[in-house]
Amino acid sequence: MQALLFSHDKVACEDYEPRIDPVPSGAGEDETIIKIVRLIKNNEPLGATIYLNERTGCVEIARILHGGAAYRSGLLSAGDEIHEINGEPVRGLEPDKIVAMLVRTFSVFSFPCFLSVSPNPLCIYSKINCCFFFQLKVRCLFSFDPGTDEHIPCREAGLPFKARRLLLILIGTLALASGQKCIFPTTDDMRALYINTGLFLCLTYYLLFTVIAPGSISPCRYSPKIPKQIRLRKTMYHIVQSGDFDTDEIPTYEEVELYRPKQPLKIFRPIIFIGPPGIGRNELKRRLKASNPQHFEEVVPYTSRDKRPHEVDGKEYNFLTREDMESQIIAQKFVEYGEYKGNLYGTSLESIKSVIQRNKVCLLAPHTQALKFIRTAELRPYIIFIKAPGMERMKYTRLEQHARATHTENTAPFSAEELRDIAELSAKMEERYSHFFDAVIINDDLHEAAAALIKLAAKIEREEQWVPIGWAY
Ligand SMILES: Nc1ncnc2c1ncn2[C@@H]1O[C@H](COP(=O)(O)OP(=O)(O)OP(=O)(O)O)[C@@H](O)[C@H]1O
Repeated sequence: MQALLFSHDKVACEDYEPRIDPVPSGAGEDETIIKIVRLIKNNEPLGATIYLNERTGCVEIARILHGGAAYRSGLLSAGDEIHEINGEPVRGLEPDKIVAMLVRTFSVFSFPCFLSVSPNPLCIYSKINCCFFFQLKVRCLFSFDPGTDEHIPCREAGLPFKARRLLLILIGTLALASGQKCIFPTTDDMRALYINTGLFLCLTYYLLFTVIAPGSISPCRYSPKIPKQIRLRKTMYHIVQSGDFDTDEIPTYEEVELYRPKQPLKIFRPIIFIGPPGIGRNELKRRLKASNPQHFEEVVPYTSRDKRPHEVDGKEYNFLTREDMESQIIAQKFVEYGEYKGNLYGTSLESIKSVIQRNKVCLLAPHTQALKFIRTAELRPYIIFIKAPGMERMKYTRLEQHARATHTENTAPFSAEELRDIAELSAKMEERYSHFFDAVIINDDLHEAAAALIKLAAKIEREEQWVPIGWAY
């Protein structure tokens, strides 16, 4: 209404031309051309960063962000000197103070500034709305080092982070970042910085971050490359490639919310064991189940092979005809499946759901590719990565126990070479998939790893956790 009346008055007075303020007192007498520009914007940032030129003592435009308001106006360019803000001279002021002048008012305020471009001085008026309007809690799905990003407009203002770091992002409409340091009002854990979108987009918003919780996972570097398949033992069956992750999927950020398990808990998050074959996922799963057999339940897989005399349908396997299994596979009822010696094997989504519906903690050790189907708001899995210890410990613990592969025809204990393969694959899986992991257990000493797992399983049922948005029901 105020704007309407304002416009009405302007029209009534036939006041159509922009009112140009007097030339600021700081303008040198030798300036020959003065361009005066009025830049009126809505709730978007100016799209430019500033810095203090220590040699000249002038505050200058450091960068113009592609696509931002300043860029679209075509009136500003890097190197422009800012002389005044709201009629107040800014020469010699620290960039922090300049921003403080701007952020003191958290409602709409005008931000006229005088910029001079050598040799042609330029006067810019802009109206900037400076109030926060959007808040986002996200988990970073990749690690980011601004120093190595060619696309970031201001590396010094980039926020470095590791995969799985949680961030609170306050998206404001104005913040000007200096070339050297953050000039948003900051606290120790709050910074105005750029983030990498992972999509090579230039952000037109400036983001105010505060780290809300450290990631529980050890640091790792995100690489979009899929690790090369290294030599593996023959496993029970090979996962069909259609279930593979899309290799062109680039993990970026995942919005999260806090999940507080309401006691008494009735719906339990399934526990998913991920790790290289042979690392001990099934051994740990068995030990967890043995700790409370009434509470934990393993998923019974399906097979198209003939039932053996000692087997009970629904105990070792659910037996189906090959035709039935094939039609269910086509109907996408299996989270993973494969063929071994002419028979189909697989884990159905329904059998996971049925364990959850019976108020049990479902235990599952699928192939990593199955995560694509399992990691949903409906199942809300808690994913534990079973990680290999260092090579020396691998050899010591496994060779001493004569540990051997369980899902293979080879009954010989692991060779040193096989153990090395497991350790190498463990490292590559962690690098590639760590953004999916809720926790990591290093399977060094088996008793200690099992004890840590039992403790963790109890914690999952009691303690609050950050989960993807929509999971905290
Ligand atoms: N920490 C450990 N120390 C010694 N032996 C271990 C340890 N963890 C597991 N093992 C042994 O390693 C062998 C392989 O373990 P397990 O079958 O659980 O691996 P897995 O990850 O389930 O792989 P697969 O799918 O091939 O069975 C088993 O003999 C197991 O007892």
